[in-house]
Amino acid sequence: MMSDGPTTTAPAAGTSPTGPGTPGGGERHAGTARVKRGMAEMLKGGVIMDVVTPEQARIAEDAGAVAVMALERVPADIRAQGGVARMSDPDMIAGIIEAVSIPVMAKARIGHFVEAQIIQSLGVDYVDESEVLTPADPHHHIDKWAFTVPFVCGATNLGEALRRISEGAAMIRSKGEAGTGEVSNAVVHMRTIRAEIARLSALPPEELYAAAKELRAPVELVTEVARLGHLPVVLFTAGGIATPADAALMMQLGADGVFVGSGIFKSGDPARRARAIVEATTMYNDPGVLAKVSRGLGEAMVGINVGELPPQARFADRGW
Ligand SMILES: O=C(CO)[C@H](O)[C@H](O)COP(=O)(O)O
Repeated sequence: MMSDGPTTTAPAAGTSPTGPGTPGGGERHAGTARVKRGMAEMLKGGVIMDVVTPEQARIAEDAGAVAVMALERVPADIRAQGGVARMSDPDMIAGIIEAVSIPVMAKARIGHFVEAQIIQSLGVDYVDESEVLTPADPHHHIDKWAFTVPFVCGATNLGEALRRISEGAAMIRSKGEAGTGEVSNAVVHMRTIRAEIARLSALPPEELYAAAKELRAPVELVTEVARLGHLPVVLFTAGGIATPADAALMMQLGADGVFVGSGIFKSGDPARRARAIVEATTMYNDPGVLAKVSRGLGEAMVGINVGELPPQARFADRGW
């Protein structure tokens, strides 16, 4: 599914007014919050796969991915090769859009609103303002209300998720530690976000003001989450998911869906592993199916233990 492309030109960051109707921001331009969030709802229960070429995008679609994410290099290669990681070549993104019929997402650097404008102009379905790329702005994330295209952003805790939603994100993914093939940080971030939501829901209304201050998030949004018992947008998981069992673990912990990057295309048999992860994400509560799809998958990505990463190598600490 390719969007019709942008119907408005993104204004310069910070120039758009705040409109009514949405906590922490407003419904502006052609892409309303309801439409943007609804697009993400349609991906629930599915797997979104990182791809760097049209061939990989076709493998992902054939395996049952609900969307693909175009990026320059998968996170494991970004770690291994180092250097500055930027948005993909527009030719590559256009080639991926041509190659598949499922939604196409593409990554922009944190705070790099011009990369996001370019990606929007290509007609992608979603922009990921991603910590996996080298951040462009150490102080400001993109004003996502200024765009027609919806955005997904990463978060390690509830406050971070709410700050991204207040900036206009229409989908949140727990960050995990991308490119490691190690699921522990994804687990910690998902458990943290869900525990913090449960705590909010148990608070009396008069304590939500102090909670908002602690979370550094707008009180209207905090009150909405306390009332709903979940985020007002879908909560996917990402970073370090490398096996069907990892994907099912994250679904059982409450994820609405799964992003997988390095775990598929750095494995011995990407097509087979991709199919197995899709099946495990759908049948996450059925150990018999999980055992079946986990058999004979060939080599998993080698991976890195998150505990051995030096602080400067942690992608999850990028963003605030
Ligand atoms: O950044 C992402 C989501 O936007 C990647 O899809 C995800 O984090 C990939 O991580 P990994 O390579 O560990 O699967």
